[in-house]
Amino acid sequence: MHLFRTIAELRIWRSQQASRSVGFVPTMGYLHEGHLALVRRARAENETVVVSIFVNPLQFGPQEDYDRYPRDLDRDLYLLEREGVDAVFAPSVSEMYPSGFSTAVVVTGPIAERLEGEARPGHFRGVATVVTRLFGLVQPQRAYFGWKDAQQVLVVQRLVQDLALPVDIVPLPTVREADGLAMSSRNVYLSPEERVAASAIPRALFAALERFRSGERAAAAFRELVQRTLTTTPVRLEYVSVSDLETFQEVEYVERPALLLVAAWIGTTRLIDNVLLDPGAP
Ligand SMILES: Nc1ncnc2c1ncn2[C@@H]1O[C@H](COP(=O)(O)OP(=O)(O)OP(=O)(O)O)[C@@H](O)[C@H]1O
Ligand SMILES: CC(C)(CO)[C@@H](O)C(=O)[O-]
Ligand code: BAL
Repeated sequence: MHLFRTIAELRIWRSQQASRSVGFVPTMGYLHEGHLALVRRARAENETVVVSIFVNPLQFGPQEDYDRYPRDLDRDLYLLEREGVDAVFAPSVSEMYPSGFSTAVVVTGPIAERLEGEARPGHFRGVATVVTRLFGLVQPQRAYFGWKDAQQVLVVQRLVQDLALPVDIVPLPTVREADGLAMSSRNVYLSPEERVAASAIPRALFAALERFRSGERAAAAFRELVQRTLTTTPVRLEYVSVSDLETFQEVEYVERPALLLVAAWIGTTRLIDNVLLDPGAP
């Protein structure tokens, strides 16, 4: 497995892969089974697999956790080698954003401006900018993203469509812990008590999904159920939303696929999660 720290090294190696299909998994590292599910799918579908590890300062707000975001490159490399990854790109910040770097990719509309976009100003601009730059460097045929970050999937799909980037975006289901908590690098911030409390988030979402499967279609019923389930716990809800999967507008009745999305705080840790409400599902 190659480890590239510079763009120049990556470019030379990439030019040698010319005729091979390349699958790409962008990450911020501190890998878990959610990331590895993306890597395994990329491995199964492509001749060459590239993973990037880069904690992107552009997508963090000034009060956010950029400095304390967990990092463990040696462990990540060990895990990726075991999955048969061909190359890891792990640049420094100055390599990704050399002095004079002055381009930003901006995605507009509800997909980028509501919920995560509103709670984290500049976040999706940072994501879109780094993803565009990474796609330019890695030139993948396919790129793999997790539905855990559902709004990010929609932003990246729109980015690729609007800029006509020649890459297929492959979204994959959220991988969960045994008690339902969505795997996230940020779960490491939780104390043992907070970790127990955090399982209320998937419990609330899955209770709502159950209600949906029993025939409920009013979005307010799902939002209220989530709120009610969390009031008796240490989890502080930041938002709960039922958003149309296509338009990303808030919906009143779920007549087409919609996402039930939550952002919540446990102590000083902010987590997001979601489930799909799909009227067409069996
Ligand atoms: N539990 C999960 N299941 C499936 N995909 C996931 C999961 N967690 C993260 N991913 C995906 O892995 C990719 C890299 O995400 P990232 O490195 O930010 O991991 P993370 O654990 O979500 O971290 P955090 O949410 O704390 O930023 C993204 O496409 C993300 O959606
Ligand atoms: C896609 C990504 C690697 C861009 O920094 C990041 O937002 C993430 O890890 O989900
Ligand atoms: N998982 C999305 C990256 C972020 O939270 O900044």
